[in-house]
Amino acid sequence: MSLELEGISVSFGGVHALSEVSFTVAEGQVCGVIGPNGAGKTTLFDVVTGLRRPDGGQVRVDGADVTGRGAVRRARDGMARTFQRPQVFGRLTVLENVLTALEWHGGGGGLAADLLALPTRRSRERARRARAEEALARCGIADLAGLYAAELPIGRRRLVELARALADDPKILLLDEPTSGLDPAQAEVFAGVLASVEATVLLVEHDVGFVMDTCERIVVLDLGKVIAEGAPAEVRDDPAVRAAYLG
Ligand SMILES: Nc1ncnc2c1ncn2[C@@H]1O[C@H](COP(=O)(O)OP(=O)(O)OP(=O)(O)O)[C@@H](O)[C@H]1O
Repeated sequence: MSLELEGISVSFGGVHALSEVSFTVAEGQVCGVIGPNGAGKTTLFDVVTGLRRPDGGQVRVDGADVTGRGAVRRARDGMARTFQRPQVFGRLTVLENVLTALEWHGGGGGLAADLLALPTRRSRERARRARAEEALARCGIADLAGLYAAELPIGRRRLVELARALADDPKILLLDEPTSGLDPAQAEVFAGVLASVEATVLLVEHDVGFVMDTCERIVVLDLGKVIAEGAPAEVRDDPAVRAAYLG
């Protein structure tokens, strides 16, 4: 699915967090958003995922206006995200964390449904478990399946969150600071996931080198405005980008 932003504006009091931000991520593309602190990256993410309604502008998915749809609806329509601070359920195991992403595919109906449809339910449960295990394997953390998420250091928690986002086969994947807290080996696993994922990906990242290496396209925000966009090499050589980063 393609993701299109047109004229997105958000203000907090007198602060223009985003001013007329427009860009498109083509289906299957991996697009990185970079920018100095306060550039508007998190606000942009919140608008795309439906956590914040913009003051103006439109978010479109495959041409359909989704600006008025909430975060849950967008998630059910195929949008998955990770957070700057990994949001995992500490008291669930790693496998259970990933299973939560698939919960809505089955279940419901209580005991009566259990008794009437036991075989179906069991096979659905097996299929969900297989999908969750596959997502863990893709993220290089299959061996952690039985551990409680609260026991894990931040890099691993981030990978659990990534596995949860991948498990439901998202059409659009939004990743907020995905490499923060990852060690080099974990960052490599993550880069491999990015290279193989079929979803359209938008990621916000502080590590500019990582974005240059892994994204096909980069959007640079500064003070709420798009100051450059294009292929990594074009963006790297852009004088406005250098000025924004060097201050
Ligand atoms: N809830 C809020 N209330 C008031 N101002 C806010 C709020 N959220 C963000 N801002 C302001 O909007 C601007 C953009 O913030 P945002 O967090 O989107 O930037 P960012 O690029 O994600 O920054 P960082 O890289 O530091 O996470 C900043 O000036 C910030 O202070």
